[in-house]
Amino acid sequence: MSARYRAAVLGGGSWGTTFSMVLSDAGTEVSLWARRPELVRAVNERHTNPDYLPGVELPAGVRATTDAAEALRGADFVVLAVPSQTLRANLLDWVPHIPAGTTVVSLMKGIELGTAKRMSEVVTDVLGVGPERVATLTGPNLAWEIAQRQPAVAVAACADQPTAERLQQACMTPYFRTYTNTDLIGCELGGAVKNVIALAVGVASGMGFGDNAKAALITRGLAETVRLAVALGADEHTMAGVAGMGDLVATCNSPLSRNRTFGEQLGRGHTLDEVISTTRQTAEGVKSSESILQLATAHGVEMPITEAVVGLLHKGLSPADAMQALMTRSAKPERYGV
Ligand SMILES: NC(=O)C1=CN([C@@H]2O[C@H](COP(=O)(O)OP(=O)(O)OC[C@H]3O[C@@H](n4cnc5c(N)ncnc54)[C@H](O)[C@@H]3O)[C@@H](O)[C@H]2O)C=CC1
Ligand SMILES: O=C(CO)COP(=O)(O)O
Repeated sequence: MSARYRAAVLGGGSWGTTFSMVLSDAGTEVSLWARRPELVRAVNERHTNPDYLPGVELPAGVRATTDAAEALRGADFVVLAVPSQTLRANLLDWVPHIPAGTTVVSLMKGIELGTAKRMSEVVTDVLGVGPERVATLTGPNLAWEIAQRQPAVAVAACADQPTAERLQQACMTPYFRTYTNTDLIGCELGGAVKNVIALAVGVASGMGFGDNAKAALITRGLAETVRLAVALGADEHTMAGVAGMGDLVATCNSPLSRNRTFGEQLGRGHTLDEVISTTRQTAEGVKSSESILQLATAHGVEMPITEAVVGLLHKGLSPADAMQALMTRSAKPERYGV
């Protein structure tokens, strides 16, 4: 019997709520923080999150609160599930209540605008915790499928192997199989960059292109992800695993992906403002694409697909222009990695 841990999950959206269910099913005690009292009441009284997971029955062990101090009391793990661009401000509010010695786990797949920092770096900036206490949990984990307890794998990544193993134990269930990895940088980058590639795949699909175009974007997207990851100190093998190729394939193929769906709307000819106004949930790649391109430029890494996505989202390029820019690049040998 593994140790019984206590986790505070901060963020009651689709993944924070679903991961609370995984933790609870794994025997971990869960306190879920959400902003809205009516959502907290629905979780506590009806065991449901009607806004994000309609029709899903949550385990009775998932208890919710609007009080972050209450959620955080005695937590072995602080699990972060808010949008990447609000994390720094959220953490500043929560700092006084975060227990000493807790492990901070990011579920988030974005890069901060302006600083171009990974989520673990934002955590370190604000909380000053050491590398043995910052982790991520990532992989091909479309929330809706996991909320149905469909089989999935994930990776618990931390520079410190024993911490990764404790996180693995805290969220391992018969339907959710977690591996460990000490390459935190690679695992975080895999999760963030795949959202940008999924936007590109969505655009291609919205323009009416088929599986060849999709495969081209996935494979060349993986190649540019590896280049960036290696330049930032990651292990290139991470990108062949769950946090890299695994998440890329799931997200680029799934109609459940918010990033892919966002791109598809653009590819069909909707404007950025129109798509933003109809997207209620977090599509991290929209903002993170700029931070990722900033990282690539700073490290002299070529990321043509990311550049095309930034051009499309933020510089007025049309889908047709973006696709043409990719297809008319100079001829070169195929290379994977550096
Ligand atoms: N949904 C999924 O399938 C998966 C999502 N992720 C990642 O998890 C992270 C969270 O995503 P989701 O839960 O899916 O997003 P979501 O859009 O479903 O929920 C976001 C949550 O953050 C809250 N929120 C929004 N603005 C806030 C603010 N200023 N301060 C505090 N809370 C705020 C919302 O009320 C909501 O509860 C993202 O980084 C996403 O990439 C990772 C794996 C799977
Ligand atoms: O990260 C995810 C699946 O692993 C979810 O992707 P979206 O944010 O595009 O829905």
